Amino acid sequence: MKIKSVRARVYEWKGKTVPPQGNFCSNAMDLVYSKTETMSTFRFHSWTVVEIETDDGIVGLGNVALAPKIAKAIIDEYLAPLVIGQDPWDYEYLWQRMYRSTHAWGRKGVAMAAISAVDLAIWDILGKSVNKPVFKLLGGRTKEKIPCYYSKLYRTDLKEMQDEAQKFLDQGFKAFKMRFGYGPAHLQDGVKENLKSVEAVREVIGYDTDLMLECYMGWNLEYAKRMLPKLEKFEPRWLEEPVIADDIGGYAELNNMGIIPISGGEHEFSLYGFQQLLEKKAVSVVQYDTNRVGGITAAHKINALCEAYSVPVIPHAGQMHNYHLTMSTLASPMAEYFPIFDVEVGNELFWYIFDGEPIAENGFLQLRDDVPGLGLTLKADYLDQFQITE
Ligand SMILES: O=C(O)C(=O)C[C@@H](O)CO
Ligand SMILES: [Mg+2]
Repeated sequence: MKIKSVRARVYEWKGKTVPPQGNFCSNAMDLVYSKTETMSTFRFHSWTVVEIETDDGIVGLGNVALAPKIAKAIIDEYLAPLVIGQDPWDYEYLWQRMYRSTHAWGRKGVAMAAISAVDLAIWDILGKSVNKPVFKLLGGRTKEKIPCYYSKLYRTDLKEMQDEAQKFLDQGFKAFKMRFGYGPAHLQDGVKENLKSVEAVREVIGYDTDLMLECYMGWNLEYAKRMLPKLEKFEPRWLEEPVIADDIGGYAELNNMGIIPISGGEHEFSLYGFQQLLEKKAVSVVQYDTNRVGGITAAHKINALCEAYSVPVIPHAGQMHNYHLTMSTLASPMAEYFPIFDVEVGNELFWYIFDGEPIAENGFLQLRDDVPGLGLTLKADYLDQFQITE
């Protein structure tokens, strides 16, 4: 079997979007003076879909949501020529070709996300070629079904947050991730608002459920050190991305305070990136995203590393490309789950592009043994609301 073609298309959403309310999520831009909404650069309203076809007609699907137009250019210009004509079963060789040939500029960020999209499509082909789901090629079924956590609860009016939490508690979710709205730039008022929002959500979900707290790189080390003791009483399962991804020392200092487990990784890349995080004990939960970190080839290696360090892997964002990694290792106890909503930040946009994503039932997800590859097809229902660029 040989790879015959690589097609990367950018899906730009032109449909209705729900503008997020102010301060809906702290983020790295909060510390930079700006007259525009600080989260405006963190939108996922475009997505690049990669289709790789083999000479015997198998088509593998990959995807990338980080800087999708740039990712497409990297795939078209640099990565496609490296894999066309090659055997997809030589996936480690192909991964190394892509990684080493772009190493001068591509070891982290959008280039690694582009490599991930190609790698996902290759693994989809592998599963389809042997009529097995991808998780069966990685270690098989380690769970009867996958526990997942409800992930939204952007900072809005507290009553709205409580109603949202109640709605999904009633649907059987036993774990929730909420977003802080404030950070160092919002001074003491922001501290109070942050604490009020956690108290409000705990009031609804109680303490028999897991609560995770998301900062999305919006704090700094000094602020986080002040916040951790104030948050401890709410018994969070983890505090996510309190500082920017490059501040590995800050992560390690916060994690080693031992007050609240620190999580991160959705903005880290490659096996080596996670080797650093683990060696420095910088995180207590690893959260790579398989469509960023280097695809399934890289994520499978990181799973083994996390198993060796006894650090759980709970991949960022849910989505099928992550569920196969969670299903296939005991090192990954649960998955993130973005519910279907009107398009807002765009975390939910994949629901409008792909069919096959599992719907959470009572806080669990299921993958089928009889669906080969990643289990996704392209959705036709919303094509009129996307501008698609070849
Ligand atoms: O789901 C996450 O972990 C994210 O970081 C998503 C982002 O939109 C901030 O919530
Ligand atoms: Mg996050």
